[in-house]
Amino acid sequence: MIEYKGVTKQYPDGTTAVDTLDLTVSDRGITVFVGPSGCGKTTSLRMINRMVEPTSGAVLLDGRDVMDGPAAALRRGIGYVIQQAGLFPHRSVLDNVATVPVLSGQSKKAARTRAAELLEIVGLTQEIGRRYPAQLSGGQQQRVGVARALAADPPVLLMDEPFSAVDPEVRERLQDELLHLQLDLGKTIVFVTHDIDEAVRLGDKVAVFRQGGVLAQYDTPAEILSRPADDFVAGFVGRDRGYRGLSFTDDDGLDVEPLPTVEVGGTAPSAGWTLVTRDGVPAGWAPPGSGTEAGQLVPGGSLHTRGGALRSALDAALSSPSGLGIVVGADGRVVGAVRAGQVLERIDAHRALEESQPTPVAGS
Ligand SMILES: Nc1ncnc2c1ncn2[C@@H]1O[C@H](COP(=O)(O)OP(=O)(O)OP(=O)(O)O)[C@@H](O)[C@H]1O
Repeated sequence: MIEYKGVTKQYPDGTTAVDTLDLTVSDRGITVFVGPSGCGKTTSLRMINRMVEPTSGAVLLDGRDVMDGPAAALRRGIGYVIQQAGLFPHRSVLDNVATVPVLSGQSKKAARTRAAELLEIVGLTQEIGRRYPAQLSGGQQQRVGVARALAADPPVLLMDEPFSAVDPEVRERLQDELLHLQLDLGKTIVFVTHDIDEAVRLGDKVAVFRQGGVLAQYDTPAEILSRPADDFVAGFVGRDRGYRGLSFTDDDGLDVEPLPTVEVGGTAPSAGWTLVTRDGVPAGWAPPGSGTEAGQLVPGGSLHTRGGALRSALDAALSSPSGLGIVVGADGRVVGAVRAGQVLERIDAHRALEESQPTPVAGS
């Protein structure tokens, strides 16, 4: 069992990322942290495996403060899956999955045998095991990320927006697979997303966060949908619920604003977030005041391909750490940015148009 007891995290610049969080994650279920970008989901998640340390309060794992004892021992029991899968580019897929067990003392042969089984469990063939990560699709890379996190058979699995960089269809398939896998595995999973549909689909319990790192509601999906605790939750949940049709509405007429970018290693302008590119393709965001080398970048949320669905434009804006959703062309290069407000305006306009058209009468 994971318990947050009055947990606050303040970063050195004074940002309160998480504010007095009290929450209990039950064993062997999927608990989803959901909310708009910057509301403290990732910080809350990372306090479980001590990648971030609380300023005050405590996170308990099976009754024990995670800050007691060595971090390495704690992390052996906690798998971690992130958005871009974070695979080692120069190792084969099979060796990516076998890495942690080998590091923790298993023989290479045993680790590889288990890795091959795990690849099969997440739906990948042996042939794929011999490839390198760059030779895989986004969805396949995410499956490898899941297999790797499971390799050490940890009781706890932390998943930070693991499926948000893949297109909606693949995302749904990965969600199904995770639910299916969980039936057998029964892990304690904490899953971060900004997508309420994903939260409701996957979560046994859902924690909705608001700006300032405040927990707005913690409940079952059904309760959250039918009895939102306040206007914020109602807006967050209701808006998305009404917008499911967006997956089929294209972004025609959406204003794309120019977005200045710099290439990796270039000089960032002094203020604000900077989008860093490699040959024009997004590589990540440089936070305000940070450098633009690859290791300094924050992964950039999902991308919206110009001409794609409004839903993906909204996703891009909500998942971006800068609040600017990245729009790319068919060649993957940056063409500009969209803000959530602009997408919502288009959605409202679209809805108004639909409502002004007569609805067919049943039986006519
Ligand atoms: N290392 C850091 N230093 C200073 N501020 C930070 C740092 N990491 C995160 N923050 C800030 O803390 C707040 C919470 O960030 P966090 O990443 O936990 O939110 P989030 O809800 O996971 O957002 P996202 O969906 O964009 O990942 C934000 O205002 C963010 O800018």
